[in-house]
Amino acid sequence: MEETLIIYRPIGVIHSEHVVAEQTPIQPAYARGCRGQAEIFPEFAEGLRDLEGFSHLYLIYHLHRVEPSQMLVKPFLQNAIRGIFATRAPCRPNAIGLSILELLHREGNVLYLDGMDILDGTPLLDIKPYTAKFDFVKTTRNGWQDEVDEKEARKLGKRGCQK
Ligand SMILES: C[S@@+](CC[C@H](N)C(=O)[O-])C[C@H]1O[C@@H](n2cnc3c(N)ncnc32)[C@H](O)[C@@H]1O
Repeated sequence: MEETLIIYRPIGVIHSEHVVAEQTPIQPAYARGCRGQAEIFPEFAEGLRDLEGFSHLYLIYHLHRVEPSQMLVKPFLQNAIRGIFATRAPCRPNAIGLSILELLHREGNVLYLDGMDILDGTPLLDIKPYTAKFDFVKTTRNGWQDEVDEKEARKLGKRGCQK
């Protein structure tokens, strides 16, 4: 198959207090109280209309400071080797990050968000509203994560976000 190169143009930039990858929380679930902003470039600002009705947003972004990709990784929360696609590790073939953040409020083209697990200066590719109507799944299998002690995960996963 012919290789296709896909180019995306950022719609904005993420501002957060995180500047060191190793001190950044590993997921929004462990970053409650860690706030930041998504600044949307003026040419896309009109597209923010009606967003305030949603409590949570998916941010889709380019992990611009990521290490080269690996197919097998040791997840942060477990001492075992797993396939990259069975983890949320950043060193993926396409460096796409996905976080569900709480929308606190909007001021013009700036979204104020809680639950930041994203480095400052990260290019933002897209925003989609999280809606329980489409996205909430009541019963799930959680793979190897069911082997991880949740109390320990919360303690470790917060890293620099000690709010
Ligand atoms: C485990 S990843 C999860 C990111 C996202 N919630 C996901 O599931 O795709 C979170 C880690 O990615 C790293 N990270 C965050 N922003 C990054 C960026 N712009 N470039 C490279 N690494 C980044 C930080 O070390 C952070 O702790």
